Amino acid sequence: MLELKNITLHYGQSQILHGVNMVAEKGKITCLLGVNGVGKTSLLKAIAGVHNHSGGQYLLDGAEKKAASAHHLAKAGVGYVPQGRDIFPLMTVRENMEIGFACLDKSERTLPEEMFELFPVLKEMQNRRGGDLSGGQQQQLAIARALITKPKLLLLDEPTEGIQPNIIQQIGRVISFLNDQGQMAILLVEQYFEFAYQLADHIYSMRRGEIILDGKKSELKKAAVLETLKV
Ligand SMILES: Nc1ncnc2c1ncn2[C@@H]1O[C@H](COP(=O)(O)OP(=O)(O)OP(=O)(O)O)[C@@H](O)[C@H]1O
Repeated sequence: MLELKNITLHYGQSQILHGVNMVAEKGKITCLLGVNGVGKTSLLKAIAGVHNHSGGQYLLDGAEKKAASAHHLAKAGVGYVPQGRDIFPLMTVRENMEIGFACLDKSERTLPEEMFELFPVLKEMQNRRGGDLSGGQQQQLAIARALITKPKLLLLDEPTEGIQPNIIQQIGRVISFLNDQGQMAILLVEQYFEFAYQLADHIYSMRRGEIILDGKKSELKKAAVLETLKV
């Protein structure tokens, strides 16, 4: 589904990613771990087309994506749940979800009932403003908005950040459920180690813009993964 070969990324003169290789497969949860500031969000931004990579190859379903816009990539099947959620505070919950319609044909532009089954709170609050929701509710809204685009690849940037434990559990169950459907590749960036470790099929760990560990969870020792996360 997703294949990155030797990806580099710059902000102006400053190089942030130094040759990242990564694969995320359909029906699998791939986790990218790393302490603050190593480049995890920058990598997701490159995959989502928010800030394009400067070198290397980015392949989606075998097709190279070079300098592609966020809109093109969303239409091509990349669903992005950004860090901080980026909910529009003055728009209603329903309107926030409907933003995802921009990627769909006119005939497909209805809110699927399953979305409200996954996130019942969004049904109750669909006419409230996005800014009135708690952090956890906003996170659920951000995931729902990405799912409405019917992604083949779902990018989640620290979905547990600043969220209370019961909602974290709920989000974990939704991620597992989506994965069990086998229809998408999920790439999860997390700093909450136990949450990510529990969900992961494949783990990457990053330091200073480079992948320093890569393997199937079943073949990696937990202590070895934790070792890569020491500051
Ligand atoms: N727009 C930008 N312009 C310049 N530098 C940036 C920009 N965005 C991020 N950086 C820098 O790039 C580096 C990687 O940041 P990034 O947000 O990708 O890391 P991260 O691993 O996601 O960190 P965190 O876990 O804190 O979100 C940091 O040194 C950061 O200061």
